[in-house]
Amino acid sequence: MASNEDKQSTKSPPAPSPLRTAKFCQSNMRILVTGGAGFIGSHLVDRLMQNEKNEVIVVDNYFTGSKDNLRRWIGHPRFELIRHDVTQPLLVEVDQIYHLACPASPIFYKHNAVKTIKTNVMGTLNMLGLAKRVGARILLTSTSEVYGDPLIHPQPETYWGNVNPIGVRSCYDEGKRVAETLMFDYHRQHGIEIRVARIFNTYGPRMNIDDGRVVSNFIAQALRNEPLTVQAPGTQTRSFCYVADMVWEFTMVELAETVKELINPDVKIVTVENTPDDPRQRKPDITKAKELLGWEPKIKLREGLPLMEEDFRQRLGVPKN
Ligand SMILES: NC(=O)c1ccc[n+]([C@@H]2O[C@H](COP(=O)([O-])OP(=O)(O)OC[C@H]3O[C@@H](n4cnc5c(N)ncnc54)[C@H](O)[C@@H]3O)[C@@H](O)[C@H]2O)c1
Ligand SMILES: O=C(O)[C@H]1O[C@H](OP(=O)(O)OP(=O)(O)OC[C@H]2O[C@@H](n3ccc(=O)[nH]c3=O)[C@H](O)[C@@H]2O)[C@H](O)[C@@H](O)[C@@H]1O
Repeated sequence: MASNEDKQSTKSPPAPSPLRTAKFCQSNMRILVTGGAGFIGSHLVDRLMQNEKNEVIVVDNYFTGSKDNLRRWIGHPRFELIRHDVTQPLLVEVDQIYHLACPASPIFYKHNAVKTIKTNVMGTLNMLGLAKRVGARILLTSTSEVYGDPLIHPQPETYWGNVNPIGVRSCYDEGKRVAETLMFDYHRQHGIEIRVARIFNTYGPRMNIDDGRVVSNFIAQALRNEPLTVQAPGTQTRSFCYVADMVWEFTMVELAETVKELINPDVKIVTVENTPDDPRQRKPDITKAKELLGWEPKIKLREGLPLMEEDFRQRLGVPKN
């Protein structure tokens, strides 16, 4: 977690929107969530909507998200949903911005690489411009991919990464690196209050069933009785984070074996070809998050996978025997 406390700003932040204190303003906090129809965004909206003082505006272009993820809130008086692409400017009056809009699964972000860069760069510029105009605090969901194929393990916030600038993943990882730079430059130059969260492989209910990421692939394959496709060599590691949490580091082979054991003992595990630039190991150093935010993981992989299994069973129509 990198925060603006790391670097002292030379400018004071812009004045908050007068709407925040206006008499006709019913709620205390108006919050914009970009990408709020996606997997993490919709869980965040659920959390924000629990506070009756919050009014939530979601903007999403539905590239990888869906209205279905927000169905419980559509029509709610404190909730608003706008079809909008963040590469275009947006004029709304808000107090806080959670900027998540960006395809996250490699198959989706590689699908239209130039659009992914535009979303990261122009989208983040637009949201920072908005934050500056209305004096809102802004959080960017960055990624462990900013470390590339890391040479330092586990990765602390101070590590600068080992990233291929011209590879097929660069639209995403370099895009997020520029987005982080923009955040810190707007902070230093304009005094914007910023937060940057470098999220590591998160899984849970509401992921797209055919999302292409490893946990959703393995669970959907186990439920469809298809072989679990471990991309070679299978010893590459990730630290999986339940949608509100973090767990231990696993190799892909270990993950496949856990899914097989928990979900479908009859399913086969096969090794398939990998994609270029796949990071060989990845694990966050969470010391700072523990010290500063008191944050630490609670849900273990063996507890989180069954919660996701239940959601996938319902959506795939595969009852439990
Ligand atoms: N899930 C993870 O493991 C993970 C890890 C690191 C970082 N992140 C980051 O968290 C955020 C959310 O990821 P997710 O897993 O929920 O992915 P997701 O694909 O489910 O959600 C992304 C949302 O952004 C929307 N979107 C994409 N491009 C847009 C655009 N140009 N304009 C408006 N909306 C747009 C999509 O339609 C979708 O609803 C992303 O910024 C991602 O980079 C996720
Ligand atoms: O979560 C993160 O921090 C970032 O990285 C992930 O990218 P990646 O780690 O490559 O995620 P997956 O596509 O789920 O792959 C994880 C590992 O599983 C392997 N894999 C994937 C799919 C599959 O069917 N089988 C398989 O073995 C891949 O080779 C890779 O080593 C996410 O997709 C990004 O959204 C995110 O920003």
